[in-house]
Amino acid sequence: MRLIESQGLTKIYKREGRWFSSSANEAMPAVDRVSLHVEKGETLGLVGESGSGKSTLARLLLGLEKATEGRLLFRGEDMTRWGFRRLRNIRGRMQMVFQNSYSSFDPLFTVEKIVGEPLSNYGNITARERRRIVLESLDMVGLGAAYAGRYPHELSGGQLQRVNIARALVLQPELLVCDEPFSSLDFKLRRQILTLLEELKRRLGLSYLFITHDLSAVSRFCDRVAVMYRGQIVETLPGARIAEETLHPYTRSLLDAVPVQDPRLRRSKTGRPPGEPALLRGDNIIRGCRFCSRCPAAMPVCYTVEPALERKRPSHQAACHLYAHEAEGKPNLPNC
Ligand SMILES: Nc1ncnc2c1ncn2[C@@H]1O[C@H](COP(=O)(O)OP(=O)(O)OP(=O)(O)O)[C@@H](O)[C@H]1O
Repeated sequence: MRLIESQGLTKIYKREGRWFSSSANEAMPAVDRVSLHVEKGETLGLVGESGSGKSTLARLLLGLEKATEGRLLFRGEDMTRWGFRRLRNIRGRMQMVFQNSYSSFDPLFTVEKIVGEPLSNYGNITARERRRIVLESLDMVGLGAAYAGRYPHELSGGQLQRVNIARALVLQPELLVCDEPFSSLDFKLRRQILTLLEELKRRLGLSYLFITHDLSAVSRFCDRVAVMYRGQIVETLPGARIAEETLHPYTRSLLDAVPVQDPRLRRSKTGRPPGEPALLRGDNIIRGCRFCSRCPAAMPVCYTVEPALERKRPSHQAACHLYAHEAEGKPNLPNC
């Protein structure tokens, strides 16, 4: 069952009167016609370079930002038609685990107050009940009751991230959106947090939208992965097979650029895909593929026709002209 689904979701941020702009109002789609879903119990990875629109898409899915266009469905129902109260209830079912734990906490709040904060926003419960839920939540992330009275500066990076997860759990969510959940953690702590998230998924039947730059975590942890480039989803495929089966040249370049523990993933000298993203400006959005200016396999058609995200293999979609005429996803190289 589809827990949450976006259909043609678009977010345009207006930029007012930049001196080098050809028009006073420059519009740039941070998220551009994205149709994506998360199944109940699924972990969907979302990867892409910095600025590709991952966090904006997550905020749109959680209702933290308003979409410029498109529809959002929860369990198949169109949320755009819902009233305030119903939307508010559903938002409690979808929680975010933020990237930088320390700066996302008020340094003057105890762990108990931090973890219990969402309960104050969403319902009327007694102090006793609130404490019970907070301690249960702390226990689920491996922190005992002794941590409840501590302050953020008394905790390590790994403990702060556990507090972050405990806070996201108090409203008994169905979907957790983890935005770079271990960007500030070392390798050992990453493994611990990943193991904790896996355990919680099993125990609580959670679904995850897992935003990360860590492609080795994607292959281990994600059932499916969606690759984002310049506001669009360019490929979706099973997470465990990303290294072997990716079709899109952009995903391949991300894999080549990754600094890895996983020996299947190749290391590049630059640490990022080659080239620069093509400029997107207001009405001058390039007509063809967004990746064509950086793509080593670009063909003439790539500069003029935007490739649609299409099924290339079972459970595998890609938006790339290379595979336009090949049912089994073999590249259509002769025209390159
Ligand atoms: N509030 C905002 N106002 C204007 N532009 C914004 C805003 N938020 C994001 N953007 C722009 O939208 C684009 C996508 O940003 P976003 O943060 O979603 O990317 P990202 O893939 O999550 O990046 P990162 O991996 O660095 O977090 C960027 O060009 C960014 O500058």
